[in-house]
Amino acid sequence: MNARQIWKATLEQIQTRVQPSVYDTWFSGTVGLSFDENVFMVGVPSAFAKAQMEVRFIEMIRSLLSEVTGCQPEVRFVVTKGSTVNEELQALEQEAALGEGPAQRLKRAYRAPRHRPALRAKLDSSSPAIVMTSHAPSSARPIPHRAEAREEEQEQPAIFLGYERSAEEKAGGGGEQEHLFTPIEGGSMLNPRYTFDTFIVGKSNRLAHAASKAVAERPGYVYNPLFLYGGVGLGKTHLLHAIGHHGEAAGLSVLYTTSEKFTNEIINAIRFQKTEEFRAKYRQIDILLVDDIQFIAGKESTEEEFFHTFNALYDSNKQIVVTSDRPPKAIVSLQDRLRSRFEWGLLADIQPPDYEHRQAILRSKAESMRFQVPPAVIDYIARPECRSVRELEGALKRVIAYATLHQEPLTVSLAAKALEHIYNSKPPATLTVREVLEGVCRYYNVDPEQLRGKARDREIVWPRQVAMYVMREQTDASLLQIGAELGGRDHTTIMHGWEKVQAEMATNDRVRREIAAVIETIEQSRMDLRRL
Ligand SMILES: Nc1ncnc2c1ncn2[C@@H]1O[C@H](COP(=O)(O)OP(=O)(O)OP(=O)(O)O)[C@@H](O)[C@H]1O
Repeated sequence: MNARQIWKATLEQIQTRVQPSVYDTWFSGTVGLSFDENVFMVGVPSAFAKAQMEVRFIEMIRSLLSEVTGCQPEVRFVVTKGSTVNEELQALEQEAALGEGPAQRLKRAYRAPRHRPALRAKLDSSSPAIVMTSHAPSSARPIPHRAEAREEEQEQPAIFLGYERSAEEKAGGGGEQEHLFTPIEGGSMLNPRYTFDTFIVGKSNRLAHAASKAVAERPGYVYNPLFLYGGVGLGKTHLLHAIGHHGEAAGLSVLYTTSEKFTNEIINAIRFQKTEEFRAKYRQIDILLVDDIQFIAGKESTEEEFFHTFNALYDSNKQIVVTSDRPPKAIVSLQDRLRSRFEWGLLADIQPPDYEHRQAILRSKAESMRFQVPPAVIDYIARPECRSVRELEGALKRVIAYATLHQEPLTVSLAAKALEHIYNSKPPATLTVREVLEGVCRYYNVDPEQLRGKARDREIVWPRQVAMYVMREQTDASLLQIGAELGGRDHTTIMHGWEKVQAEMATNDRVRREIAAVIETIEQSRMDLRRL
């Protein structure tokens, strides 16, 4: 078999492992290019697709290629067509805006107009792609997640993983990749990421969380039905799925659906005279989870059927959990008998998170995406009030994508640039030379006067050069002004210091991390001062 045939055979296997839309989005434009000296080359249409291959799909591809070829080839991806940074950023933004995961897909697939297949395909992409680069821009550049960057990869735009983590952190990191191996047919519609473990509890959702946990532990016995309500993107579906996971782990029969899907099923059941099958399906469930129940209001036959399903399950002590964007009382055209049933159990609302809660959510999301986001950046993203955790996540993804695609370190000023039109605020003023001087001195524990003075010992010279570098990169000051702040040095000395640090950064990951940490210290103290 030649490379094309091998890849074709591999694609056939891949098709059975991933959802059709995942396949269409990421695999349909790929081609087997060559298979030499145990290296299998795959052509992909964009740098973004390459990144997805390298991070999301690599394990699956390796394993299937081994099955097809009978050996264990090294797999490499090359871009056969180019895509622009903007296209990639747009794709990431779209992902961030649309949310992710099976639940979101299910919900949106039922809402989306049928003539938007491309958009639907996009819904199947998940977290931002991750690749690496070793091009050094003039400022501290992101550290690649994997050290083994190859020459040919350096040509591609990169999505960066944050500052490199320690060996222990890496060892502890799980991955999302295993989810790709979950068979789709007959598989769970639950998003593997929506668990109680990944749900961050705060004042605004404590009751809903506690009630969901109680229901998950004793389904059918406490709070039946459980009615979760709250604004868009506040975690109702997340809790619904967490209950579902718990039930599945206990071996119970769990069914997650949306009210649109329920409605469509009923319409089809009536149309094709399959109402008995429909009833049988819904009545053998131990835990019924229905998202966005408000949409059944006013749909007579759906309400009727749901009423009977509800009664049948309730009478046999089966658990029912529903979510809605408002309490039953506010669902105007809902039949009274359904409204009163929803009110039998527990009504638990979820409110938008407060500032500390937003910070905690962002930290957890960054962690789950395996990015190290400096605290000052988390604080910045969390600062404005937000009505939806989905938006908050979107903002975080946008900042990460922006840093990655522009190959810049994650700093507050970068976050401000990335979120400028979303947060509707001007980026904060650039740092001042005074702030840099003070921050550098704090970081290295030296006195500003020593930096301004003539001392030539390494413990002073290096911080002084770092100050020159950061002042030149992160402030608007001229070489003359920088020189004046640093004890009246002339511009060639400043240039020399700047070059020295830049050269170190180009070859030394540790130095890059150090400079990023210095900048972070300065930005963090600015944020702290602003909060006082
Ligand atoms: N407390 C939380 N901790 C962690 N993640 C959260 C939390 N609340 C919401 N999220 C995340 O926010 C995103 C949106 O949540 P979810 O889809 O559950 O919202 P929703 O209330 O069902 O919104 P909608 O009304 O649009 O369906 C998800 O990625 C979810 O994981």
